[in-house]
Amino acid sequence: MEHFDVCIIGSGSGNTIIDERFEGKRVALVERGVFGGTCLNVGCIPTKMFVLPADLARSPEEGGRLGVDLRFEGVRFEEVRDRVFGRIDPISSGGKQWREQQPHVELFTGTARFVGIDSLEIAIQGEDEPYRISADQFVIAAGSRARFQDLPGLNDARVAGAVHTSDTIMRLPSLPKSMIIHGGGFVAAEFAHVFSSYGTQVTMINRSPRLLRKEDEEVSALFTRLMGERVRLVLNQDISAYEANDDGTVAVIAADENGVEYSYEAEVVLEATGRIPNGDTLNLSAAGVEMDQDGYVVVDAHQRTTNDRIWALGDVCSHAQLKHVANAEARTVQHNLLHPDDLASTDHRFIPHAVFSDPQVAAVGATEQSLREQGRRYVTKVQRFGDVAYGWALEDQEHFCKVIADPATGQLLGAHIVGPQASTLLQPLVQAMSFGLGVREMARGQYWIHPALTEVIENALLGLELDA
Ligand SMILES: Cc1cc2nc3c(=O)[nH]c(=O)nc-3n(C[C@H](O)[C@H](O)[C@H](O)COP(=O)(O)OP(=O)(O)OC[C@H]3O[C@@H](n4cnc5c(N)ncnc54)[C@H](O)[C@@H]3O)c2cc1C
Ligand SMILES: NC(=O)c1ccc[n+]([C@@H]2O[C@H](COP(=O)([O-])OP(=O)(O)OC[C@H]3O[C@@H](n4cnc5c(N)ncnc54)[C@H](O)[C@@H]3O)[C@@H](O)[C@H]2O)c1
Repeated sequence: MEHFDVCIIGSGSGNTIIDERFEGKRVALVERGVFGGTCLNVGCIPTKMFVLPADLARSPEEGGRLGVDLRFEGVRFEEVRDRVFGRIDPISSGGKQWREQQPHVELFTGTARFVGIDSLEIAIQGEDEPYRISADQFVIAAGSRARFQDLPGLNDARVAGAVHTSDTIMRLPSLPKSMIIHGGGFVAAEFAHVFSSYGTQVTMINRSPRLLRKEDEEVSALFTRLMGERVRLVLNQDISAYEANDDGTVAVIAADENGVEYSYEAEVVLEATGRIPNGDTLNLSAAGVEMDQDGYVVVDAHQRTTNDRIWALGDVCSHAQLKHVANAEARTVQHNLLHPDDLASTDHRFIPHAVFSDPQVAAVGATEQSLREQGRRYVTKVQRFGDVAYGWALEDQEHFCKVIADPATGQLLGAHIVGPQASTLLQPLVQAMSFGLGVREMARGQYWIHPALTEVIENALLGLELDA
C-alpha cells in the first residue's frame, strides 16, 4: 500500500492547501469529478458570469424610469455559455495539469472511501481494481451535491434531459422557452433572475410562503414581492410528481397544503432544493469520523474531526455552504497540517452571504426574528436607499438597509441589505462586527464619500437609537 504524508479528498478548496511549504511532503490529492470543485466549475464563478448579462438585460426597464430609451433585443445564450465555459474550463484543466507535473503531488482521478483509520480505497476511473493508500493525515474536502427528491417520475424526466440541477442548467444547448424552478433559496433566486432576464418564462414553485425565507423577514417579503412581478410565483405548493412528455417537455404535479393538486408544464425543470454534504459517501465510520444529524462531518474549532489525524473543511462540514467559509477553513487546515504544535482555529462569528439576484440581497449576523426568539434587547434602523442622494439618482422606491444593534454596547448584531450593490455595501458592516467597532465610532469616525450609495450605511448607523 502506497503511503503519503497527507491525503486530500476533493480538489475544490482542498486544492488550495498545497503550496510550496508542502514540497518536502508526499501529498495525495483525490478528485472524482472535474478538477477545481464546485465554485470554479458549476458554482459561484459561472453563475455570477451569467448574472451580469442578466443585469444588463434588465437595463431597458431601469433606463425607462430614468428617461433613457433602450431596447432589449435578446441574449445570445449560446455565446454567453461558450464565453463563460471557454474561460473556466481551461482554468480547471490547467490547474489539473499543474498538479500532475508536481513531483511531490500524486493526483488520483477517482472516488475515495475510507477502509480504515488511516487508509483509503480509490476507485480509479477505467481500472477494475481499487487502489489503496495510507496516509499520516487526511483532509476531507469532499463538498456537497445537489439534492434530488425521491419523487415519482423524476428519474425518467431526468434521463429524458428535462430535469436539471445547477450542475447542468448553465450548459443547456439553447435558451429554454420555459422553465420551472423548484425551491426558493439561493440557487432558485439567482437562476430565476438569470433566465427570466434572458427571456425564459419562469415559474417558481416554493413550498413555503416566502422566497429566501431564512433572510430577515422584511428582506424576504420584499424580495418575494419583487420577484413575483417578474416570474410566475407559486407559493405554498410542493411538487409531488413529474411526467416527461413525448415532445421532450415536462409536466409537474404540485399540491398545496390542503392536498389540492395543480399541474404545470415547462421545457425544463431546475431542481434547487438544497445541497447534501458528501460525508455519507465516504464510509466515514471505517475511519472513526462522525457526522451530525444533518449529515455534516463533525469538526472542532481547529477543523479536526473525531479522528485526530483527519481534518475537514468546506461544504462537507460547514452548514454555511459558502466558498469564503470553505477558503477560511482551508487556511486553518493548512496551518494545522504544518504547525501541529500551534493549532489555529477558524473564526465563524460573522459569516456574511450575498444572493446575486435582482434585487441583490446581502446579510451578516442576527435577524430580527432570531433576536426576538432569543428574547434579546435590540434596536433597529431601516434606511431606505431612496432617502439618500445616490438613491435619488437611482429613483429608488423599494430598497433598504436594516441595521440591528445592541442599545447598551453600541455593537452591531446584524445587517441586512436588499438593493443595488448590496453585496459590496455590506462589507464595511462585516468589518465593524469582526473588529468590534461600535456604530457611533463607525458612523462619525470616518468620512463617507458624498454622494456615494455608502451613505445608506452611514445614515442607517446614525439612525440607531442607543441607550447613551
Ligand atoms: C450554483 C451555485 C452557486 C454558488 N454561488 C456561490 C457564491 O456566489 N458565493 C459563495 O460563497 N458560495 C457559492 N456557492 C457555494 C460554493 O460553491 C461552495 O460552498 C464551495 O464551492 C464549497 O467548496 P468545497 O471545497 O467544500 O467543495 P467543492 O468545491 O464541491 O469540492 C469538493 C470536491 O470533492 C470531490 N469529491 C467528492 N467526493 C469525493 C470522493 N469520494 N472522492 C474523490 N473526490 C470527491 C468533488 O468532485 C468536488 O470536486 C455556490 C454553489 C452553487 C451550487
Ligand atoms: N450567492 C451564494 O453565495 C450562493 C449561490 C448559490 C448557492 N449557494 C450555496 O449553495 C447552497 C444550496 O443552494 P440552494 O438554493 O439549493 O439551497 P437553499 O438551502 O438556499 O434553498 C433550498 C430551498 O429549497 C426548499 N426546500 C428544501 N427542501 C425541500 C423539499 N423537500 N421540498 C421542497 N422544497 C424544499 C427550501 O425551502 C429552500 O427554499 C446554499 O445553501 C448556499 O450556501 C450560495
